[in-house]
Amino acid sequence: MSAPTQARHVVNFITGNKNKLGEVKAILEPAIQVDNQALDLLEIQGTLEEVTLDKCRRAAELVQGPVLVEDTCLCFNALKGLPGPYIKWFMNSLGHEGLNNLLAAYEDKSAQAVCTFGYSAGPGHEPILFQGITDGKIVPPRGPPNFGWDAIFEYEGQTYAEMDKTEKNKISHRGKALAKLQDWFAKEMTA
Ligand SMILES: O=c1nc[nH]c2c1ncn2[C@H]1C[C@H](O)[C@@H](COP(=O)(O)OP(=O)(O)OP(=O)(O)O)O1
Ligand SMILES: [Mg+2]
Repeated sequence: MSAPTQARHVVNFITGNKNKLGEVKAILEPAIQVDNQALDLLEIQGTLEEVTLDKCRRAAELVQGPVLVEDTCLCFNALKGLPGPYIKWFMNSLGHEGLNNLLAAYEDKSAQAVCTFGYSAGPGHEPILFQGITDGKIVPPRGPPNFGWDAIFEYEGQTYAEMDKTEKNKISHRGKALAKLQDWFAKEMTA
């Protein structure tokens, strides 16, 4: 017998990042209710998928229940995908200007924003991954500096920071990944 439909409309999104939480709520609610626990999860080194799989397993163990986690990477093509999953530490240390300077020696300023969500039904349940990728390029900052590297990631002439939120969510790495998650949840509910 399947679980009550009600239970499938709620996810427990484990993140300490308020901006991520805001976007995920804006995209998923009201169809899927997004609860939040701001837990600091250890993040391993590895591929984008390995980082999210491990983060998701840890989160499920920690809360002893179903969880949603997400890891965001910013991959510079000239740097063979780096900083990738380590973007947080690069961003915190170097800032927008330093990130631009990393590409000074290269013609190619193209980058990929990659979002990988992991959903686990609980401890011992293998996480399911949903990934979204948006191609753009790294530019000197434009727009409000409110969310990470939004001001230096340009997509079709506008930086993420210059877009209004609904615009960003339509074309963003996070929006694309969540579209896959929504499809999966919709299928689960009719299965
Ligand atoms: O759409 C975005 N636009 C601009 N910047 C972004 C975006 N999404 C994540 N970011 C930043 C936050 C962090 O500096 C790094 C990802 O690191 P990441 O480990 O995934 O995020 P986090 O540690 O802040 O939150 P969490 O508790 O979910 O791990 O890129
Ligand atoms: Mg993190």
